[in-house]
Amino acid sequence: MTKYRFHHDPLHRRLLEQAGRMNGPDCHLERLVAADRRLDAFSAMGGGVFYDFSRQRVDESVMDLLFELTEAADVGRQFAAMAAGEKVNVTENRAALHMAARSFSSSPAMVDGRDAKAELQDVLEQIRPFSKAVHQGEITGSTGQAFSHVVVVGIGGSYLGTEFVACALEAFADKNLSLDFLANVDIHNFSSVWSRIVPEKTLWVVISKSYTTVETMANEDLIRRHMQAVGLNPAWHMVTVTSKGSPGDQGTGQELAAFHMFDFIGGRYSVTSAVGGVPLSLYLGYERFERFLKGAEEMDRHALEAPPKDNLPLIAALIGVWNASFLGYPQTAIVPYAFPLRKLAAHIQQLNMESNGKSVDAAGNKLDEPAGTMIFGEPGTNAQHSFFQLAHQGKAFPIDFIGVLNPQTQLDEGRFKGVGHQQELWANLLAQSTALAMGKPSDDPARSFSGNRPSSTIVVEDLEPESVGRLLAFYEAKTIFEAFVWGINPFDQFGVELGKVTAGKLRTEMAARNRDEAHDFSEVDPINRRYLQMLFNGRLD
Ligand SMILES: O=P(O)(O)OC[C@H]1O[C@](O)(CO)[C@@H](O)[C@@H]1O
Repeated sequence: MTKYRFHHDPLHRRLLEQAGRMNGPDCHLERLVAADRRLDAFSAMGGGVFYDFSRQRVDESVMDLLFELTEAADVGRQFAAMAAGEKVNVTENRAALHMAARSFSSSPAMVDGRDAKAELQDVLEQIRPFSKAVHQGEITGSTGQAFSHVVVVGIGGSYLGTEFVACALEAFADKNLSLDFLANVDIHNFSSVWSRIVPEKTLWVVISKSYTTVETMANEDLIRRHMQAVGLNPAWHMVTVTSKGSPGDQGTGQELAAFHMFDFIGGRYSVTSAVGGVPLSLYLGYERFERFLKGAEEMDRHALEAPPKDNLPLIAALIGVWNASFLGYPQTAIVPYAFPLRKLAAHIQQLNMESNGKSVDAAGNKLDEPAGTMIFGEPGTNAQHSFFQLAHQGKAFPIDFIGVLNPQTQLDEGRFKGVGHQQELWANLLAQSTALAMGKPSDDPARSFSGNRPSSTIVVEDLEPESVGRLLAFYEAKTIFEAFVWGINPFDQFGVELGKVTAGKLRTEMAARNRDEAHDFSEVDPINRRYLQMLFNGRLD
């Protein structure tokens, strides 16, 4: 069997031909959505989610070819192999077992002779009593005061997923405990956090799989300095979440607690491991974190078991590849019509772009064109007042609308113009996806709407912890299915290394100047030399 290569598969040419047809006047979305039973035929329900792709620029011929592509790329087998613990991260010779972190079934997940699931369960059993002891004031800071502030110290996957979930479930949070994020090495991030916390009552959760990420290590060092400066022993205000054997694993032996993460879960897939487990159990209570895990598990089971034509994340992935590689849309926006989901796009940005922003396939063959999609987004209705002008009359881009039927709050919504706030929100969500698809001609070109702008609508019944877990797992599976169709490895991220190495060289020059004022940056290229001079002079001239 010849090795699958996305751009060389016969289906690729046939799909390009379909894209040409789809760009013709007979296939304007206004016509596609008018077809009989359009929504029934172009929607799916599963894993506690409703997925409507009736306003995507596809018809049955396109979908049939995309499902054939699923077979050609052997997507189902690869996804099952990943779930079984095979080393699908071929460039790093690692498994990708983020789903094992929320699997409550008894079946093991063996990796190199170890049961990964048992190791993950052990960490959960460590988190549960720890978070309870902090809530009950049995574990306190070094002055005996209960903790009232938790600060996550981490960057990328070591905080983005947690920030998304914490924001989504803020309504359920323990009001006696605030949660902040110290990710950026920019001193303004630290100063902002430091201004809001009470050091004696603060627990710093240092999260770094490698324990070598400079931003996180610099912040950890700064925390220790400032805690010591106010007479506190930082070790009694710090827990670590890191991989076994990392520089942080030994710890100082004094940390309040040390929790493990593992090399078989990548950072951007780690929010259901201790990376999210420690801060979210402190902020929301362990039981709600577990409910979040159960929602994710429900979508995992759907992604693993549903046949392709009923499989929500697989369908979404096929449409993602169709839009990016055949209809030529380089971006996709994620627009949740739900204020609690306002941090979702930032997490999916890393999840999807760090996974699929690749130019070679898993076998090392250069792709004819890079894989991946640029992700951005803001919640609706806000997005209507920022980038929807371009969405309607500028360069078209697909949108994932996300709707929630029942809000978290029972507050009186009033009846402005005869409707409550949630109804007003939905009127806008449906209006936007409709207007983008249908358009509206006008004799005045400035007031003409071309329409034919694709979108999907993803609906959950509520924003309980389970639903947030479902959405998370939906986007993780979608990302991975997309990668398997493109034939790439979604689990490595070598693209982040060059910047780090280059920063290291400049850091060395700066440190030399800090030691010796006569150091003149003569070894630095002229452009960067000018910037170093501006920085050390504090002046533009
Ligand atoms: O958890 P660590 O090792 O500090 O890495 C932080 C982040 O940096 C990256 O390695 C690169 O962005 C991410 O994959 C990861 O989530």
